[in-house]
Amino acid sequence: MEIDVKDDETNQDFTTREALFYHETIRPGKIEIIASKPMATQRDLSLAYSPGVAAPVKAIAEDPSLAAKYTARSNLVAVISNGTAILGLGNLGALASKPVMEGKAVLFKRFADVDAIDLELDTEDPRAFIEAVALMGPSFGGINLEDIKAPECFIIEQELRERMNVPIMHDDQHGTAIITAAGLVNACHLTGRKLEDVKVVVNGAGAAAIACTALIKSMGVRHENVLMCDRSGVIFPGRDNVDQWKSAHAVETDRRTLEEALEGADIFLGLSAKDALKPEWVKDMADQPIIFAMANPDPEITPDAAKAVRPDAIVATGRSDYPNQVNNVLGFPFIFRGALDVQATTINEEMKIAAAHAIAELARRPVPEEVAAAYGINHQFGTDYIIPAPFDPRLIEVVSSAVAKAAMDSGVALAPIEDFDLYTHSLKARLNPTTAALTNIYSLAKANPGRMVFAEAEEEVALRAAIQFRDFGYGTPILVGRTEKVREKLVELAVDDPDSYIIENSYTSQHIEPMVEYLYKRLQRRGYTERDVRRMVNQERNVFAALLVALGHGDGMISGLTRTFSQTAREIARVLDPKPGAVPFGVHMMLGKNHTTFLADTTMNERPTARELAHIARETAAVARRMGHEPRVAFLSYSTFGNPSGQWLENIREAVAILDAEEPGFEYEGEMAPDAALNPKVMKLYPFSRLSGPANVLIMPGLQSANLSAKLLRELGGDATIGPMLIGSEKPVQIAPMTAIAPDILTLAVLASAGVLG
Ligand SMILES: NC(=O)C1=CN([C@@H]2O[C@H](COP(=O)(O)OP(=O)(O)OC[C@H]3O[C@@H](n4cnc5c(N)ncnc54)[C@H](OP(=O)(O)O)[C@@H]3O)[C@@H](O)[C@H]2O)C=CC1
Ligand SMILES: CC(=O)C(=O)O
Ligand SMILES: [Mg+2]
Repeated sequence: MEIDVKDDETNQDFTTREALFYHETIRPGKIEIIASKPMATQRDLSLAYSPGVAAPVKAIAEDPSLAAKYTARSNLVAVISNGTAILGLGNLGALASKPVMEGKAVLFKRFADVDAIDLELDTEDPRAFIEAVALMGPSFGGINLEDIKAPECFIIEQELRERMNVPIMHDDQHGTAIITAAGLVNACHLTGRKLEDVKVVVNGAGAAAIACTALIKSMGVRHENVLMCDRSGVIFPGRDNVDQWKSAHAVETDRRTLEEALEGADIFLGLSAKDALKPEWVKDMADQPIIFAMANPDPEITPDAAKAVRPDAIVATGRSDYPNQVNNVLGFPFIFRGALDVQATTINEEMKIAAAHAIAELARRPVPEEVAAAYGINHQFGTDYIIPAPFDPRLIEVVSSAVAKAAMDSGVALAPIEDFDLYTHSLKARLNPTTAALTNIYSLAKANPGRMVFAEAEEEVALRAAIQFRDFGYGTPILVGRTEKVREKLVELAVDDPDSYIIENSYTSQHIEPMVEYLYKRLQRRGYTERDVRRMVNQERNVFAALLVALGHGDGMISGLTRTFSQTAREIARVLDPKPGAVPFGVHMMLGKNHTTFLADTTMNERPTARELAHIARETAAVARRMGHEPRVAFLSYSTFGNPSGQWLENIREAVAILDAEEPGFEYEGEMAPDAALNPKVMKLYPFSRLSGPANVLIMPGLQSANLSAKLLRELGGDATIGPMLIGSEKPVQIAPMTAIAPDILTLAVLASAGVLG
């Protein structure tokens, strides 16, 4: 379907068009399945499939518990919906719920390394639903039910819990309840309230509302202090249209409407629909009212509207673009992680309450500096930070281990953990901090939008990246190319308003004369006449683009698609210098499943001297730190600590000695071969080594080995690669590989614009 840009509703952070584009690009949707074992040779095939596969088949037939050992089941959760209550959008059917369920699957993976697959069942009949899920029991280690409306969700969950022997959780009920309870505990703590005393109004009487109410009551809130409303108003005994689940929360009262219910209330819990809470009703709530407007995607009231009438309110929503995101994403990944890790047979009340307390307690702890810097979490406990942010890397450790422990203590863990410290550590290691750091860098770029010169805007790949750079709010692209050609391409790519883009043509630009003057001054004693310089300005796009930056018409530039790296670098160097005292060099960042490794210098210095090696190590360590990694630097060689000896080791040793004299504030070691730097078993052979773990910054002895390694790893190793990233030029300049695609160029442009590359 073509996107109707006229109907391009703007949310706070993005437009409908951007959201659709996000789902459409790279490959449709948000998930793919990747094999976890080699599958290259005939032998691999024989082992993975017939005949080798018969061995685990027979083993599991004999002992079903072995499925956890020989299949992916024990880390596999199904996210199952029938689309009858998709967020707060209502019953839009099974198929339409797929983007949400794919999204939940991705969050499982991203936040807790749980493999998840979405299943959309085309039925509103609870019986059919139950049968379908129960029959799939052998497939999954856990079942996350999602976006199924009340009251069917209660029947479905209860029966499946009785029939199946794996953790089952209807996330909208219990995930939401756990996070809401955690947020409420903290909001009450901040306002000096006790759960036993608070007066609560719950708006909504569906899956989420009923479970939240039940949980907070089990934690101390008094039944008679909670008024629940649905579309017909307050639920009281004997009211029409009240089923058994709603009636459990009916209270004798003469209040009939939400407005009446809110008079003097301490807390509003909205689990209903957009705009259900009118600002004028908030006025009559108690002092320092607590307002959780959790309907998605649009809350019952926006924080701005609530604060306008009640500046003393603590406000939370389900969204990530306001402070205090009370959303079940803080719960389900970590709850299932803990449950799966001990092979829990269920998710019981003890596990839920443990999760709620762990989340609440985490928000009250100070955010460590490195977490704040790398993840952009700059709040400390207070009215705008009552609940941790989903990106907080401590969540997996704290919540999953609390859930695992509660499962063990309550006797539902089939595989109790013996060494809990080791377990907590292994939880942390499941997350790769780069993903979070990149997310933070992207928001940093958005907060300080720059002007990025795209030197090769006639190239479709560069132009697509430039369009996204602007559409996603990272800044203003300045497009270098022939005006008509670039304009035509913009039209072809269906941008909203091609004339709103800045196009700089090197033949007609108004900046040509000052450019010629500037460059002639630089080059007149290097064998160039003014005519040579003018020709260069007109004809060499990299020179022209770099001049735009040098003269202040852009903040940085990106190029590299049409010339080799070295030629592009040479052209730019005619205009821009390195930073004072810096040696420009290149870094490749290799992103593996659970590791990130920085390789340098992969682009510039053929035979770095000892001083240059030390400089490259220092600067690459700084880049690693800005990306959220504590650097462990290895100076690589064919030799490990003098074995074998050779004539090329001296400058590496001298580089290490230079750092020794400086005490640079990070771990470094060398000379060493890659296995001694990366393989813990080999590292044990060198107990005197100063590296406390496998190296994550590899300083290569020369350009040959560096560039070869980076390219070999990219082509054969399977790691995603970012780079080369150019470090050390006076202005942010990035040179993409000639084979780059639009997302690669966009990433480099954003990294340059955010100023994190140094
Ligand atoms: N922040 C978070 O983490 C989460 C938020 N939610 C949000 O909670 C909401 C409900 O979801 P869920 O419980 O799964 O859905 P359900 O369909 O089970 O329940 C919806 C409930 O909302 C009530 N409702 C709808 N509109 C209004 C209104 N204007 N005034 C009062 N009540 C209203 C319905 O009333 P009636 O019974 O009369 O039809 C029903 O009781 C959604 O907006 C969802 O996005 C849900 C889960 C997690
Ligand atoms: C967050 C969520 O699960 C919902 O709004 O339905
Ligand atoms: Mg949901």
